[in-house]
Amino acid sequence: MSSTWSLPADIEIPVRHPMAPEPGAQMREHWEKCFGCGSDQPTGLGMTFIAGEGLTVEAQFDVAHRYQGGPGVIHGGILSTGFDEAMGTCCMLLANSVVTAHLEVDYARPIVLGSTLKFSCRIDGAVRRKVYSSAEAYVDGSNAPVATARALFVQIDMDQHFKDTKQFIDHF
Ligand SMILES: CCCCCCCCCCCC(=O)SCCNC(=O)CCNC(=O)[C@H](O)C(C)(C)COP(=O)(O)OP(=O)(O)OC[C@H]1O[C@@H](n2cnc3c(N)ncnc32)[C@H](O)[C@@H]1OP(=O)(O)O
Repeated sequence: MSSTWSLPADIEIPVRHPMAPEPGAQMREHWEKCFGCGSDQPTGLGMTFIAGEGLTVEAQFDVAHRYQGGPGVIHGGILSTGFDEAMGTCCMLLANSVVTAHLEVDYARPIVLGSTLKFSCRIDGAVRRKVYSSAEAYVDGSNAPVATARALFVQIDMDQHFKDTKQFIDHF
């Protein structure tokens, strides 16, 4: 790994929200038209999420042929999208809405089309509105991660953040 990523000295471990899904329960999509998780987004990844213990989430999606980058393998941007969505959903264990401020990925192995890509994500800590997360991605039959990622999410006020794009919301 070539990352220079480091966590801030004043980081604290936040409390999982009491209303967060129980460990083992499926976590819902955050927006039905989202490319990562939306059920009303036919070209999207269709990711699914299971809440883990503590501040952890497991996520996955099937690597369809339309996600091809090089011959027979996933496009790197799609893999990064998977991390973004999985780690962002993990932050929802705190029951606040977040957006990605920083995301970095180390690509360790090519990922073959047709694989099921699985993500193990966690919240590493928080400072004010900042939530720090890290994750690894695996494919079946491999104990070593095929990629790793670290990200910073920032908690937002939904009404304020999307005030100029409300016309895209037909219903909640
Ligand atoms: C969809 C909802 C449903 C919930 C969704 C759950 C799953 C979602 C998964 C997909 C998520 C996405 O792809 S979201 C789409 C991609 N991301 C975006 O479009 C975000 C675009 N950026 C922004 O809107 C803005 O820059 C924000 C909101 C990130 C921050 O702006 P702000 O609200 O004005 O706050 P600001 O004061 O600037 O920053 C707050 C703190 O974060 C730090 N900070 C900000 N950016 C960075 C950065 N790149 N690197 C380091 N630190 C940073 C600041 O120094 C500050 O630290 P300190 O002073 O406190 O120390």
